[in-house]
Parts: sequence; structure tokens; C-alpha cells
Amino acid sequence: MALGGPGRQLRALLRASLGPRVQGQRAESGPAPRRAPRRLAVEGNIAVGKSTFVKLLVKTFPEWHIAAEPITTWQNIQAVGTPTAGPPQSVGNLLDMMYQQPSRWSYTFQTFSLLSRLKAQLAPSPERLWQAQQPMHVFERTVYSDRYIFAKNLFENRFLNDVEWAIYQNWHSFLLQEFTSHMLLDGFIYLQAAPQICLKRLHRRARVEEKGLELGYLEQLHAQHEDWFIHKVTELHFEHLKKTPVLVLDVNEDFSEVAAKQEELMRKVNSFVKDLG
Ligand SMILES: Nc1ncnc2c1ncn2[C@@H]1O[C@H](COP(=O)(O)OP(=O)(O)OP(=O)(O)O)[C@@H](O)[C@H]1O
Ligand SMILES: Nc1nc(=O)c2ncn([C@H]3C[C@H](O)[C@@H](CO)O3)c2[nH]1
Repeated sequence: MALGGPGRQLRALLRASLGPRVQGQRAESGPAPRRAPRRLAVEGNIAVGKSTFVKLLVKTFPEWHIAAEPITTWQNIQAVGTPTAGPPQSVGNLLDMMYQQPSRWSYTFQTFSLLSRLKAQLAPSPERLWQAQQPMHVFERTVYSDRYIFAKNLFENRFLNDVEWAIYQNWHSFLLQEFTSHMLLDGFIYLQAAPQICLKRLHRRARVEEKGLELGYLEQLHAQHEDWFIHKVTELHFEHLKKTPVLVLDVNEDFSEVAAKQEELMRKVNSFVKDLG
């Protein structure tokens, strides 16, 4: 999907809202102010367009840092502690295993996805971000969607049994309480689109592990997102999470060639971020 850059109008708007220093130019000499990076998460259904949207974010806000979802880690589980010459070998594709045999592999998948997301959220922001005017660390999905979207849905479909779900939640709560200060987010951006649209995009992208995915699964995940972000009926176990602001963006429309739509989305992000203080 080709993404055109945001138009001149949007750049002017961003310059006005960020002050005179944008895109690495400093208005005055002297050391830049060190401001703790803010942390945003992009959430949404499979193939809704998170990676695509994040590319647009980076074009618009070049200083922002993106933590992509660690999918290649799940596709190539590395052997540990076996002395071999050369690069580590993959011992399996856990994403594929989970989709092929969900009853067998869902628990393993969720413990590993939780671990990899925890590591991503614990990783310090890069030094360059501390010099930015509007420092932002953006996560593609989080430890929260791991539990309140995917693991919850697998449990409700009995792919996680009562014991597995109890142990997973035990780990999740324990780890998040241990690392609370690192897990805080300033806001969520929920990319919302109809499951039918996501399925079309999923087919167009044609990721091999996902070839058996059906509309029903995307409908379930859509309902989980709506319950959490729109209807607010998902039981959340962290007080800070209940108060985290949510920006909902409708991405049903194909904005790849529509500069005005891209600008509209980026303008909404910009005002959401400004409102965070
Ligand atoms: N607004 C859009 N209009 C049309 N096509 C889109 C749009 N956004 C993304 N796409 C296309 O849909 C497919 C999936 O997009 P992308 O990989 O960004 O989804 P994702 O949400 O990151 O997926 P995943 O949940 O698997 O991580 C890609 O082929 C992309 O080019
Ligand atoms: N079961 C399960 N639990 C997760 O936490 C999770 N996070 C992402 N995914 C799947 C969706 C895409 O196919 C692919 C890339 O997002 O990985 C998940 N699947």
C-alpha cells in the first residue's frame, strides 16, 4: 500500500502546534530540553492496518519511535543454550503451530507473546527520543491486548482451558504489578474497521500462517475490541488502564491514495496527543 506524505496544510498545522522546532530543527541553540517520552499504543483487529498506519505516523512525526509487534520472533523460535556454529536455528514457527492446533498451542503462544510484549514495553526509549520536542514511543499492540483481546477470546472458545487461563492470568497480573511503572501508557489509538474489511485486507496481504483464518474469528476479535474500547464492559484488572484515554479512528476507508483522509487521521492524532498535556 503506497502512502503519500501528508500535505502542506498538515505540515503547517503540525509546525504551529509543535512550536518552531519540528523534524529535528532547533529554534535556539543550547541543549534540548529532556522530556520523558510519552507512550502510545496502537490497537486493532488482525490486518486492520496497524503497520500501515504506523508508517503514516512516522512520515508525519519523524521523531517518534515505533516498537513493532514481534511477529518474526514468534515465527522463528530460537534454540537456547545449544552450542552451534553460525546463526541460531529456528526450532519452530509458533504462530503457525497456534493456528494449526489451537487447543495444543494457545497457552504456549500466549505465554510467549506476553513475554515478548513485556520485553518490548520494558525496553528503554532510545536516547534520541529524549532530545525530541514531542517525544513519543509507540507500541503496536501491548500486554493488555494480549490478555483482554487474544487470550480472553481463546479462553471463551475453550482453546485455553480453565487451568491454563487461570495460570496465564496469574502470571499476567504478577508481572504487570512487578513492572507497573513501565507498563503505564498515556493513550490508546484504536483502529476500527468492519471485520469484513479486515478479512479482505488479510487476504490481500496473504500471510501464510493466516490462510485458514475465517470471518468468524475476526468478528470475535472485533467484538473483544468493541467491548474494551467502545462499550467498556471488559473487566480490566489495572486501575490506570481504566483511565487511559482512547482515540478511536475509523479506518474502513482505503486512505492509501487519499491525502485528505490521511491528513484528517493525522490531525486527530495530533490533537489527541496535545490533549494528553
Ligand atoms: N486503510 C487501508 N485501506 C486499504 N488497505 C489497507 C489499509 N490499511 C492497510 N491496508 C492493507 O491491508 C493489509 C494489512 O495491513 P497491515 O499489515 O498494516 O495490518 P496490521 O493491522 O498491521 O496486521 P496484523 O494485525 O497482522 O499485525 C496490507 O496489505 C495493507 O497494505
Ligand atoms: N493468539 C494470538 N494471541 C496474541 O496475543 C496475538 N497477537 C497477535 N496475534 C496474531 C494475529 C496475526 O495473525 C499475527 C500478527 O499480529 O499474530 C496473536 N494471536
